[in-house]
Amino acid sequence: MTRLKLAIPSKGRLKDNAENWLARAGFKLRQSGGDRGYTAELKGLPDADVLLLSAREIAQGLIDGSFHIGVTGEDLLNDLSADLARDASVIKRLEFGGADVVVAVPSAWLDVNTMADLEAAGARFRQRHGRRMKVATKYLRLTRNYFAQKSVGEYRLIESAGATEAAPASGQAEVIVDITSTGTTLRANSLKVLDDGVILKSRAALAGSLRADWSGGAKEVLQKLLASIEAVESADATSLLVVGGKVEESLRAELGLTEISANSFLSPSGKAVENARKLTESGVNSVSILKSDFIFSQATPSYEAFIAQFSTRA
Ligand SMILES: Nc1ncnc2c1ncn2[C@@H]1O[C@H](COP(=O)(O)OP(=O)(O)OP(=O)(O)O)[C@@H](O)[C@H]1O
Ligand SMILES: O=P(O)(O)OC[C@H]1O[C@H](OP(=O)(O)OP(=O)(O)O)[C@H](O)[C@@H]1O
Repeated sequence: MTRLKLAIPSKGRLKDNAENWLARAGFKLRQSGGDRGYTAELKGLPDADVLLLSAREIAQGLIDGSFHIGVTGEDLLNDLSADLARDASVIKRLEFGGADVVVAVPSAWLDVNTMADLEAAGARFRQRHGRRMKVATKYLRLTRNYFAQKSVGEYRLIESAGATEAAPASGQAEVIVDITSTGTTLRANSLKVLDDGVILKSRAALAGSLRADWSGGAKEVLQKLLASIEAVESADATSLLVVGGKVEESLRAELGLTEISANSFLSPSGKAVENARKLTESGVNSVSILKSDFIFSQATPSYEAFIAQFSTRA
């Protein structure tokens, strides 16, 4: 039996969020060798092996097919793969790790606010300094593609090893392409984002490798994982209304209730209180609103959508 290989980030906010998200679905992480161990198991999913790696290594491993699934940033998947539709697929976009990959220039460049301005500034820069304007980034592919799409050619790429926002101040580059969420780091380094300088709006994602070997049981383990994750999502999105009395079918349809049994219905969470009030107004004796931890159903749409990609490929 092939075990499911799952990679999650080894440190930082992505790790904490991924760990909490899995725990909420009933899969608690147990790291071998304590907090600094780089392998782990998931309680409740004995046929999975967990690898703790950097977000970049996870994106690369999914693209290469070194493991089946992983939590990483969409920015990295898009940057590292030349053909993401062929290599990997986002199974679920997650609620955390939201950040934009942006083009930023020194705030002091008052006449540079758009990518078109940047091209003009690049031409002036070359005339004045006898060399091309430098753009520092870890996102080499995304930068090349976006600059080409915006017809910006007057630049040279410098691969950044870290602290990219410091590159203009230290003289390593004039312009940067990097990830930002609150904008604090950009402001602290006197940089501004160009008006049309958002290359990608990224989130953390659970992604599956389309290049990994999925034979021999790994798919079944993935289905089990996703069934619990979707059961949590259903539970979060709905409330259970337990009703003391009969609910007419027309009212049920009007309120968007799904029948679970004769006197219990699922309501969208945000409408539960309003629906309970309308039910009592219609004549039912009492309505209790309950929150579930999990609501399992037969179908696992995210699993089915992921698996379908293998049959549609040549
Ligand atoms: N400020 C942020 N807000 C939200 N998500 C972020 C933020 N910064 C990074 N991320 C997400 O987390 C991923 C990994 O970022 P992290 O900061 O851990 O990597 P890094 O510092 O570039 O890694 P390394 O030090 O290994 O090069 C990013 O690719 C992005 O998807
Ligand atoms: O727009 P901001 O909210 O300032 O975030 C941007 C910063 O966050 C990331 O670094 P890192 O993961 O080291 O985050 P940290 O600076 O929050 O520690 C990223 O490499 C940026 O430098």
